[in-house]
Amino acid sequence: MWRRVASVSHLFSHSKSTKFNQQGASTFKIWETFTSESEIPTPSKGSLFVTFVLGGPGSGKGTQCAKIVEAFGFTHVSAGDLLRREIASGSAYGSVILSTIREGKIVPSQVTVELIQKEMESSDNYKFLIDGFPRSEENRKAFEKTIGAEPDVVLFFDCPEQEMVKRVLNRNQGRVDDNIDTIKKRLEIFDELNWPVINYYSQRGKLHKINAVGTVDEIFEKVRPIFAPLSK
Ligand SMILES: Nc1ncnc2c1ncn2[C@@H]1O[C@H](COP(=O)(O)OP(=O)(O)O)[C@@H](O)[C@H]1O
Ligand SMILES: Nc1ccn([C@@H]2O[C@H](COP(=O)(O)OP(=O)(O)O)[C@@H](O)[C@H]2O)c(=O)n1
Ligand SMILES: [Mg+2]
Repeated sequence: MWRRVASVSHLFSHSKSTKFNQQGASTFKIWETFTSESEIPTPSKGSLFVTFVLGGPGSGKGTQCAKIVEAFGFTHVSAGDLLRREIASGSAYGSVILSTIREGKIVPSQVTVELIQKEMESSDNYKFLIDGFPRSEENRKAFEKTIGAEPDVVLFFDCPEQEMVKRVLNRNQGRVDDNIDTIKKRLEIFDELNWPVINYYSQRGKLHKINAVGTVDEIFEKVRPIFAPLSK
């Protein structure tokens, strides 16, 4: 059973990240050969399991996260939702976050990582889906530094731009960034800042690239085997 502790960094230092720090080379080797379901190591119950969920705007990250939560009992931590909640709460950072989101830019990592950290600390779960994060190398390094951990799995929902634009314009959630001007900017930022992160995890053998075109259920059937060892 996962124990709630005072700080996430403390929590990470007693979990899987310790394994990474002490046995980095051999642990990475496991993930480099991570090509089929049978080669996925079964995480021990109670040890922290972090999944980063990447993909452009409208690629279906949030939709697939809901399915993963239902099937595998993860806690869903959406960076965008946390930032929107911060705006709604009237926090001191609210107006800066709002203008950053409206411009399709990336909020400074310190703000986002702090919100993610608080969310993780307030959960008793040990399996986390961090959705829409890291969106830049700055995000990635800030998480590593503050939380002191690496993700166990990185999902990347690969979707053509035209399809992403269509989905975002039909999303209908009243978001300030779901308009054609902001989407264009978000796609530019995605190309510039997110690809280095995707390449980083690809080189480390952690990336699971999933073709995000198809029905929600078809896509989930490609996601399911990745987490199958967790349900054992
Ligand atoms: N496979 C799919 N096919 C068509 N529409 C989808 C699919 N997956 C999600 N959507 C819809 O596209 C929009 C964006 O999905 P969402 O999960 O919010 O993406 P993201 O979190 O990556 O921006 C939503 O309106 C959602 O209902
Ligand atoms: N790591 C993150 C995630 C989101 N954001 C901001 O929040 C916006 C919405 O993020 P989101 O993840 O909810 O967007 P979708 O990809 O789900 O459409 C982004 O365009 C950024 O402006 C950020 O600055 N840093
Ligand atoms: Mg989303």
